[in-house]
Amino acid sequence: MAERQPSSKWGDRLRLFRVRARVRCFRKRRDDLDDDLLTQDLESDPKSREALEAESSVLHSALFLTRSFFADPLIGRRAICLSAVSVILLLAEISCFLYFSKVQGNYMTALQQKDVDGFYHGLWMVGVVIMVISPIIALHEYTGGVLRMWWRSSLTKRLAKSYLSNSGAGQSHSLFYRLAISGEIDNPDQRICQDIADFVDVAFRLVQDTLRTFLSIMGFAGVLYSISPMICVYVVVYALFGTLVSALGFGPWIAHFQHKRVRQEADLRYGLIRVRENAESVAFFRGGEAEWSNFSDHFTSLLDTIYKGILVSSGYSVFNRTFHWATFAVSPLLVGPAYLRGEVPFGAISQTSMAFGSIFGGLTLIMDRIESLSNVAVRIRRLQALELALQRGEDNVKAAQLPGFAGKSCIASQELSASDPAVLRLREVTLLTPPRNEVIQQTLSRQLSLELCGGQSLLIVGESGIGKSSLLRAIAGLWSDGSGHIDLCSRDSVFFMPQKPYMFLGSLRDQLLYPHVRDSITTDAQIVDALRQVNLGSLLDHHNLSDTKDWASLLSLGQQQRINFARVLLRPQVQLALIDEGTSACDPANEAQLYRLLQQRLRSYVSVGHRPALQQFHSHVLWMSQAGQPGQAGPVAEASSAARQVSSGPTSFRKLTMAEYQQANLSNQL
Ligand SMILES: Nc1ncnc2c1ncn2[C@@H]1O[C@H](COP(=O)(O)OP(=O)(O)OP(=O)(O)O)[C@@H](O)[C@H]1O
Repeated sequence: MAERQPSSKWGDRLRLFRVRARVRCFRKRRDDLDDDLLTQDLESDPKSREALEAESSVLHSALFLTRSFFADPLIGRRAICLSAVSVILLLAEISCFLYFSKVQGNYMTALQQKDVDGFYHGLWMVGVVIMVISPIIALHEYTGGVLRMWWRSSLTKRLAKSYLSNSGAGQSHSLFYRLAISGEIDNPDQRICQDIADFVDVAFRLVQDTLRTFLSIMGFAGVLYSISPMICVYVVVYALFGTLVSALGFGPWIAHFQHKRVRQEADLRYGLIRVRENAESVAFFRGGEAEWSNFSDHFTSLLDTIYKGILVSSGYSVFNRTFHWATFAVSPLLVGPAYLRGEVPFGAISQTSMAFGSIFGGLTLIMDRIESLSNVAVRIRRLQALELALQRGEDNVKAAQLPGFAGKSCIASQELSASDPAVLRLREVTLLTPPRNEVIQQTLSRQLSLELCGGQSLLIVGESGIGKSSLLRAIAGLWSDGSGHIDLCSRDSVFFMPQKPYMFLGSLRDQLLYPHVRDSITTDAQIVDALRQVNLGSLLDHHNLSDTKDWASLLSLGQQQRINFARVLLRPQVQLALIDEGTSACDPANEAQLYRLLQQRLRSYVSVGHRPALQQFHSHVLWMSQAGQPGQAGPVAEASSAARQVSSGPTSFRKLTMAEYQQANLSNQL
């Protein structure tokens, strides 16, 4: 990919103007949730999204992140009070420091005039100032630390809660899932854990230093002005010159390489995380070499960026150091002649040096902190991108709940009443794949309608990649792009069983109770019984129910799938199970046993699977195929005049009774 260089001033202005227009447009759109067309347009336009994330001003985002802290209903008020205390302590510290410079000046003058009393009095005053200032500094540090901790806690809790929440009525709108499938945000975990910590730390110190600098400049400028107004003007001009040259000349380059470096480091780590997560597959493929070459390419690019960053930093350091050292000559040069002419006392030289150092240090703060500033700007952009993505997700959830939006612009979901004979009803469901950057959305089903009553079970079959699992995801509420209605019995009574079950980090008991790991009603005897029913009783020969182990790597996939079935047995409220190749890793005897248990235990279930043996455990079959391909769609039409054709479009559907299905002799196509 071409490397983005800092652009020209006019280019920047034009871009800024366009971005501001887009941000205004985005805010307006966000406020108009019921304007579904606009919301959809924004959602499906990756360019507007990227532009928004990358270019709405860093300052604006930083202010937003700060404002949200002080507006936090839990600790916002306390934070404001503590901030006020912190500022008062800072004022006290600076006042002491100003007084100290005066004491030092008097003491030096007394020394030069051989005034013994003045000298000892000066020394005594130095001791007093130190005794007063020390507890003030300690208290100021303490309040600063507590404020930083509160800020981090508020930001982390807010983003993590929004990221992990299951908002939305009916449909499951877990934002962590939506972000994962859309590929919109890389490494949200790193952003929540590390970027927030770095941002809060650097931003807090910057705010603190800026405030300290501002107050010091005001105080010491007064001191310098009282010695000589001209000296004061010289110092300010000198420091401003250095700040402008470094901020405009070096700043954009340092920020550019810093940004690139953070992104490349995240990519590098992500590659290694993927190897760890897929260690077995990589090892089977003997893919170490391929992974190493991939890692090596990424690492070389990272080193290249670091090297270019070093060149820029070196140039910046030369300028910065030279400029700083020059001040040692400039300070005496300014006040020395006045002392020699007898216009100022000797102590004014040390007082000027101190004031000069403070004002210069303050004005060159940006110069000194340019790397931290670039670093924090990168973190702010990443946090802002996450914040925007989460906000968009929440807005979409709200929009999906507006009357008229659900059903037309996204799949609506409703809970069926307990008296309804159906446990699942699909009405004219058109299902799309989720929006993803640079990927065109596919239509997986068009106008699909079907009904599953209590006591019925449905097997979904069809060629690989046709959309069987996706349909199950839509029924489970994970995917909702498209239109139509999916009504099903209460969400708590639906159990989703993926091909690779999730193994919780906890004990064997927790695995079986997941997600209700705090459930204290289910007894150990019931858990053991469930394990025995799914032929996992032998696990107890080697493990205790309370053993906390890495179950995902200890148990085979078939055993994990049986654990998932045992979970259903322990949840009496479950009425409908959605099984996505949930027995694919089990042997035929175990598979038959698991389905027999389901038939005894549940009202209904829907399975996706390829094995012909599954047919005997289902009352109905839904065959998904590409329309217009006679080899697949033809036999169904011929075989089942009784079966209702429920779709038109790219994919066709037939809901057949098992007898019709077998009569059509389609089993050989499974
Ligand atoms: N997260 C995703 N984002 C976008 N498209 C996806 C996503 N997951 C799957 N798809 C696409 O949706 C289509 C249907 O996938 P799905 O997993 O539903 O097929 P399937 O019929 O279950 O296949 P198989 O029998 O091989 O498991 C595929 O073309 C796939 O590329």
